Amino acid sequence: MPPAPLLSMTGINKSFGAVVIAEDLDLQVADGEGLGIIGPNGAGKSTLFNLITGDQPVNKGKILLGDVDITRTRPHARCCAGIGRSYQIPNPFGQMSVFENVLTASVFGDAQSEKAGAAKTVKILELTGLIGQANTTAGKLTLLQRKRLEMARSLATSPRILLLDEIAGGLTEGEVQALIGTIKDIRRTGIALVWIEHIVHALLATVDRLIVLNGGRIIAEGDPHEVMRSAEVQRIYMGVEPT
Ligand SMILES: Nc1ncnc2c1ncn2[C@@H]1O[C@H](COP(=O)(O)OP(=O)(O)OP(=O)(O)O)[C@@H](O)[C@H]1O
Repeated sequence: MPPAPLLSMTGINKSFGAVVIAEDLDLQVADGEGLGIIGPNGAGKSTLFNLITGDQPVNKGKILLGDVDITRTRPHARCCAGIGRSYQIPNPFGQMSVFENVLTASVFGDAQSEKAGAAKTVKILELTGLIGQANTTAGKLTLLQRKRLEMARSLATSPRILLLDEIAGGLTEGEVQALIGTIKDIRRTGIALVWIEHIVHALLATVDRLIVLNGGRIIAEGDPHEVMRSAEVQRIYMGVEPT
């Protein structure tokens, strides 16, 4: 029997009035797996993350982390249970240093003492390529560095699964490549990854499986390169008409 998934969403329904985000949606993520999610603008990708983190409630369905039912638990409890998340728009404590931002996440999101949290912060800043900016005020970082800090703050809460929401958006191609390298390093630590991204080649370089969301349903799923070759995905996602 295959091992139980790390994250399991079953029979999920969510809508905002007439806008359907999820319709009897099932989604599972294995321990250590890298999953990419694409879909047209407004398909409900960020809302899906909100359902996982508890920022938004599901209308119907069940969410398990391991064998624990987290469907109705509050966001901070889900964070402590092992769900880490980056937001599309980084929002660090702008007046605090990079080190203080990550330390705060470690102390309050992972119940670390300040001493243990500081040691952990150094490791995370090394992993995320920010050790050289440890004493820089967060508000003065470049966009790439802010994205790195967004990941570092999530990692400081010791997630079992990391949700990245369009972390590569707005970066130059060179910066995207640098970020891919860091995300591969993060994956090597064994954390499961779910990455929503419009920059498809970044996903193709990083994830094991790709799903395409549209109209509240998963319309394609599987090997990332095969999914991108599918005629339906090309039509819906890239507007390519069949010849
Ligand atoms: N709190 C809310 N109340 C009402 N409607 C909402 C709410 N949050 C999101 N929506 C609507 O749900 C739809 C999906 O939004 P969402 O941000 O999840 O899409 P997305 O796939 O992440 O889009 P993008 O790729 O542009 O980031 C949109 O039509 C949005 O306006």
